Parts: sequence; C-alpha cells; structure tokens
Amino acid sequence: MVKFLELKGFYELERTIGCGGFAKVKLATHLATGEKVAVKIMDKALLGADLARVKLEISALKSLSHENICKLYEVIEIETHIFLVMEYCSGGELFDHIVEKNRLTESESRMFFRQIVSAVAYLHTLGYAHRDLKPENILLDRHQNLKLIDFGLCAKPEGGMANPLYTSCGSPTYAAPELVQGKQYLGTEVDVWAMGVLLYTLLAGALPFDDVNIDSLYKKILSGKYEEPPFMSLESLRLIRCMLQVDPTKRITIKELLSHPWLTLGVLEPVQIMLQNSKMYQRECIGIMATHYNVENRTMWQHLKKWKYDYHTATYLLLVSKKKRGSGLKLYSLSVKPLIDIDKESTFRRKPILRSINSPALTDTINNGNNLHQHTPPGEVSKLKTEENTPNKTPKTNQSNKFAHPSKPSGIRKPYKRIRSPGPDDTSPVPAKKMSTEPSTPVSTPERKLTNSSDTPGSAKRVLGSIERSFQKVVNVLTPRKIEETITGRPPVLTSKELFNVSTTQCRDPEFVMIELSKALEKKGVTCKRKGFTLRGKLDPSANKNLGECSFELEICLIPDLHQLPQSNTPTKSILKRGVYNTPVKNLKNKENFVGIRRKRLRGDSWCYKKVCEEILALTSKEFVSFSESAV
Ligand SMILES: Nc1ncnc2c1ncn2[C@@H]1O[C@H](COP(=O)(O)OP(=O)(O)OP(=O)(O)O)[C@@H](O)[C@H]1O
Repeated sequence: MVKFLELKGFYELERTIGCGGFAKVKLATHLATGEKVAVKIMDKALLGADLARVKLEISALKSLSHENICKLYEVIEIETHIFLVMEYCSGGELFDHIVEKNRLTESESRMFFRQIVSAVAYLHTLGYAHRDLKPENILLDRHQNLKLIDFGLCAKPEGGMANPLYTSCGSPTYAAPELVQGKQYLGTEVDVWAMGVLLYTLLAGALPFDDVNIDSLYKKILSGKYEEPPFMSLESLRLIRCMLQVDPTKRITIKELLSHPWLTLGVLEPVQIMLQNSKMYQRECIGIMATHYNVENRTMWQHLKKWKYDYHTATYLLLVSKKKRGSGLKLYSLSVKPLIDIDKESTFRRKPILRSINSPALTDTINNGNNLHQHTPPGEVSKLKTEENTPNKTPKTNQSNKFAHPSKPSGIRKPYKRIRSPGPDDTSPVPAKKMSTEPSTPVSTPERKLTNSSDTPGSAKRVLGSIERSFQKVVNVLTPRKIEETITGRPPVLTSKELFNVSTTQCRDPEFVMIELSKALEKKGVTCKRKGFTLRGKLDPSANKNLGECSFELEICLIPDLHQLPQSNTPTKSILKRGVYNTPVKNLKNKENFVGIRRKRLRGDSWCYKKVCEEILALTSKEFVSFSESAV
C-alpha cells in the first residue's frame, strides 16, 4: 500500500532500510527510470525546531556533487512531511562492515580512508564542516564506494572555514577535545579529529575513547590517551597520533592528509578531491528525456538546468548515473498524467503540496504553487537562512553546552548518540561552560532520545521528547501467544550479495530459530514486536545498565544454495574459521536453504547494538548459530 499519495505513480515505496532520530528511510523505485532510490521521510510535526537542520541538510546536499557523497535527487515537501529522494547505497553502513570483519586490514582501511579524506576535503573546500563523521554516517554502494550521508549537523561558517564555530554537536565518542570543553572551534579541525577516531575504528574494530560514564569518556578524550593495539603498524599509529592531537593547532590538516605517506602507500597518487559533473549537459540523457516529453532538447535543458530538484531532476541525474555505469538508457511511461508541461513550467501533479507555516525557507521557494523545489546551484552559497548563519532567529532556549552534564543523573549509560546544543548558534560566541571536574557519576548522555524529558532543559526537552514518543509507538511487548498468531509466509531467501550482517545457522527450520531467538531476547530483557519473520527489539536500559539504549531488527532469512555463493562469502568459510559448527563442512554443501539471522541497527548507539547482538546471538543457541565472519 502506498501511504504517501504524493509519491504514488512516481515512486514505488518498498521496505524500510533505516531509521534515524528524525527520519525513516525507505527503499523505493523511481518509476520513470526503474532505478532504486532511498527516500528519507521526515515528519514535520516531529522535527519541530530541528526543521532548520533539515533545511541546512537540503541546502548542503544541493550544493554538493562528489563521488563519495550521497546524491540528492528530489525534494518533496507537503504539509506534513518532507521527502528527500536520494542515491540508494545498498552496501549498508561502514559500521556494519567493520563489525562484520571485526576490524579491517590496513589496505582495506586505506582504500576506504582515501575516499573519506577526498569527500571531507571537498566539503571543506566548499566551506562546509560535516561535524558528525562516524562510520554510521558512511554508507557503501554495491561497488564498495563510500558515500557520506547525514548533513544535518553540517555548518557553513560565514566568512569561510577559518572562522570559528560554537555549537557543541556530534557524537561524544567522536568529539574533539575543544568540543568537549565547549570552546570555540574550527570545523576543519574537529572533522580531522573525528576522522582520526574513524581511522582507529577501522583498523582496531573498537573506539579509541570509550566509557560507559560520560565524565570518564570526556576525561579520556581530553587526555588524548588511548590504547595503541600491537597489531597496528607503526605507520598507522603515527598517522592516528597526528590526527588525535589534543591541541588543534598541532593536529594534521586535511591538506596534509591528502598527500600523507600512509594514504599514498601502494597507491602513490595523493588523494584527489574529485569533483563530479553529474549536473553537466549530457546530450544523450537530455535527448532521451526530450523525446519522452516531446519537447526540444534545448527546452528540456532549459528546464533541467534550473535544478529544481523535482521529478525531472531526479530522472536526469538517475539517467546520468545509469549512463556512467554503462546501463541501457530508457524511460518508462508513468501512469500519472500529465506529468509536467515543460514549456509552460506548470506542474499538474502533487497538487496537494501546501505552504507550510513551519518552514518558510522551504516553502518560500514554491513559486505560484508550481515550482516545488528549491535550488542551490553547485558551489553557490545557499541563501537559506539557517541556525548557523542567522543568530537572531535561533531559539535561545538553552545556552548550555550539551556536552556538559545534564541536571539529573539517571544512573544509566545512554547511547552516545550525536548531540547538538539547541541554544547557541555558531556565529554568536557563547561563554563555554567548563567540563565538570566533580567526582565521576554515571550520568545520562545528553542526547536526543532521553526518555525522561525532565532530564533535559529547554528546547532539547521538546525535541528529545518527541523523538522518544514516536519511537514508543513501534515498541510493544510480544507474548509467545502473539508470536504464534503472527506466523505467516516464508522468510526471504537472500542472494549472495545480501549476506552481510547475517549470522548463519545450521538449522533448516525458520520457526525453530525464531522461537530460540525470541527466548534469547526475552532473557536479555529486550521487548520486541514480530512482523512476519522479523523481530524488532528495543533494549530495556534498566535491565542492562552496562549497555545503554538501542533498537534493532533481527530477521529470519534463508541462506541461498552454498554452491552459488562466492568463496569469500560462504558461511562454510566462517564455520571453518570459528569452528562453531559441529557438522563437517562437506555435509553443509547441499542445495537446501539454511536459516540465517539478519541484523540491522535501527536506533541508538552502534557499539551498544553490537554488544547486544553478540549477547543475544550467543544466547540463542551455541550449537546452531555461527556469527558468520563477524564478531556479532
Ligand atoms: N541513501 C541511503 N541508502 C541506504 N540507506 C540509507 C540511506 N540514507 C540513510 N540510510 C539508512 O537510514 C539510516 C538513517 O538515515 P539518516 O542518518 O540520514 O537519518 P537521520 O534521522 O538524519 O539520522 P540521525 O539520527 O543520525 O540524525 C542510516 O543510518 C542508514 O542506515
């Protein structure tokens, strides 16, 4: 069922592929090209004051065009929701990739890290700081290319990158010391620190600074002391040391990183900033669209080059990307007609799109109700007034540094989800609050999903509360009786390309695995809801004080015929490696399906999720669950 009529006839929505604090992301098909896209759906009512973040994210994405930055195709705004149609990254999060392999080899880390450096250097060149770099915000496409996502916390300091920022934001475990201290900081320098944490995570499979106690975490970050694993090469350790310099003035710069010997080792070439030209005139793609809409090429291009981020922009950018891949170029007729009268520039579809009271910057771009999409040409400074560049419009409900202590300790480690101080903006210096030096008490991390809104002052309370409320809607305790009742259909059979994040079993009965899994979840204090062969669980933090808060999905699936699997992906390889299976490998090589458990983090701290999954899968049944190649 298509829930959003605005998309009907243009996109076919499929399953949910991710959830963030603010958005649900669905896989969809762009019907004119048949290409898969990701649709980020945001409920305006839940966004509240964070709408400014979304505006900035849209503005940034429209300006950016880089191989390693997830492309925006279309922006649709209706009275209740905002939809961002984006490039679909089918390879999952880099975080899952690390977990899958425990840690990456130096050469794989280098291959990935070069892409990250290229994307971040490009961002900085255009005057943006990302401020939330972490493996959860880096996705992979089907060719193992990295794609940076989530620009909701990015900043574009007025006057350029040499100007300081003031808003404390990001994820505490990736936060630079100057952020933790609430000092003013340079966007470039905090991004380099976060990249240092990221590189360490790639190579070590663990965080350099981590603690269940936020005070202790900050102390560790400020000390700049972390464990240097013996398995890391001296060159890797040296580079990480250069990035994890507590004094930002001594930290390596992004420019130096581009040609650092560790990054050029074996590759020789310094990292290129690689500008993409997907917005260039592409004769063949324009010709196909012009023929399809029965207009002149010139007329088609006149329309396209306004970069309205409407359905035509999406169609064109998708055709360009298809051409780049060498796929056949073809447009399918849509059932919804007329689409857009290009000559007259009038839009007949999506009529119900309304002017939103809450989002003038987005809706102000709607001209006569026709031009639905705002455009910022590549590289051009966005004219959108945002929290970062309009200090007077910023709600000043709370001036405190969100890295500092919340007023009321909860005694529970909250997930170290990214945070942003809701009050001060980055153009109006605010006296930094010193980090508390009081005796360390377990406190709740000041993040956006606190259950008890009284823990959080000011507008943050509103934001956190609304996210929590929406989250609560999906959480129900499932009794064994309910499980029995909802058994339907058959688990999905995975293709060999879908085997990441899948733990293998040597069992062939999906129901049996489901029951074992449900028992383990119950034992672990995870409340869950079953839909078909998927269990959506939320960890009860009060029952797991050392773990924090997170939600995730475990899906029972069928693993394809082992003969068809590429060698590196075969469950048998992991079975051999870990010795989990009792069954001799040769007996597993048959044409029948085995049951697998596919896991997916929905919300909350990634490292907490990793630990919970490890524990649940270990509880499920030691005899029949193997953690595939991963630690989880
Ligand atoms: N283009 C994409 N392709 C595939 N999956 C995606 C894509 N964009 C997002 N996702 C998935 O959806 C999840 C949530 O997306 P995103 O981080 O953009 O949402 P958010 O609400 O802004 O998150 P946050 O809570 O970090 O602000 C991601 O972690 C990822 O797993």
